[in-house]
Amino acid sequence: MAILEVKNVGKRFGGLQALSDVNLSVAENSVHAIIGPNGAGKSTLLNCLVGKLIPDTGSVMFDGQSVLGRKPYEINQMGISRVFQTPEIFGDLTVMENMLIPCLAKRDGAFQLNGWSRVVGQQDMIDKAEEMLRDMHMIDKRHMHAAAMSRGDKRRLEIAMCLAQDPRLLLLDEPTAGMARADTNNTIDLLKQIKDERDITIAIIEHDMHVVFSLAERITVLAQGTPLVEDTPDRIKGHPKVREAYLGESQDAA
Ligand SMILES: Nc1ncnc2c1ncn2[C@@H]1O[C@H](COP(=O)(O)OP(=O)(O)OP(=O)(O)O)[C@@H](O)[C@H]1O
Repeated sequence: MAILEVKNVGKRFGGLQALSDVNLSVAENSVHAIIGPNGAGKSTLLNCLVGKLIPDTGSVMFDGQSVLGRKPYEINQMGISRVFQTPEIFGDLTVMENMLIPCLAKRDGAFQLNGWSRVVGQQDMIDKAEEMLRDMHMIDKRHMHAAAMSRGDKRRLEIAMCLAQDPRLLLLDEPTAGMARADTNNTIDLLKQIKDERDITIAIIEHDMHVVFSLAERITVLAQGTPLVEDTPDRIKGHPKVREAYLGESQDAA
C-alpha cells in the first residue's frame, strides 16, 4: 500500500517548468530514492511534499489525506519529517538540549520559547530524549555542544531529532552531502538500523550512488522535471535511458 501518492504535480517558476506531470507512489515501509541530474527538480518536488512550495497542478496525498494547502508544521504533525541538506540543529545548545526540542514539540504540538522552563522536573521528557540518544549511539555525547561535532554526528543528531517526533515518513535531502566516506558509511548503517527497527517509510534524494544502491528498494529517476523511469535498483542500473540521462554523468554509478 502506498503511504505517499503524488499525482500529475506541476510547478513553474516564471518561465521555467521545474516539474511537470510528476507521478510518484511510495510504498509503506519501503526505502524509495529519487535521483536525477542537477536541476532535475528533486528539491522542488520535496518542497511540494512538505508545504514549502505549493504545486500549480496535481495532488499530494499522505496516508489518504491531502497535504496541499497545509502549513509545513501541520504536515509535520501528520507524520512527515524532513532532514535537510545542511543539518538544522542548534549549534550553541548541547546534544541533549537539541534532543529535548522535538520531544517537547511532539508533546505540546509545537515548541514554545518558554519550553525549557517546562522541562525542569519533567523526567519523562528527559527519559525520552536519553532513550533516543541511546538508540542512536549518541548518549556519551549528550553534554557536547552540537557545533563541536563532526558532520556525520550532526546529521545523526538531526535524524534523531526527526525520529523523536515519531514520523511515519522520513524525507532525506542528500543526507550524506559533503561527508567523508567513513561518515557516509556510518549514515548508511544508521538508516538501515532505523528501517529495521521502526515502522517507517524513507524517501531519499541523493547524488551518491553508493548510498542509493545500498538503501533503496525502489528508485524514481527524474529528468527535466518529469519522471523518466521508476524501478528496482538492479533494473535502474542497467536502464539505457537512465544511463544516458543520469548515470553516464558519474563513473561511480555505472
Ligand atoms: N525558488 C526558485 N525560483 C526559481 N527557480 C527555481 C527555484 N527553485 C528551483 N528553481 C529551478 O528549478 C529547477 C529545478 O531545481 P531543483 O533544485 O528542484 O533541482 P534538483 O534536482 O534538486 O537539483 P540539485 O541536484 O542540483 O539540487 C532548476 O532549474 C532550478 O534553478
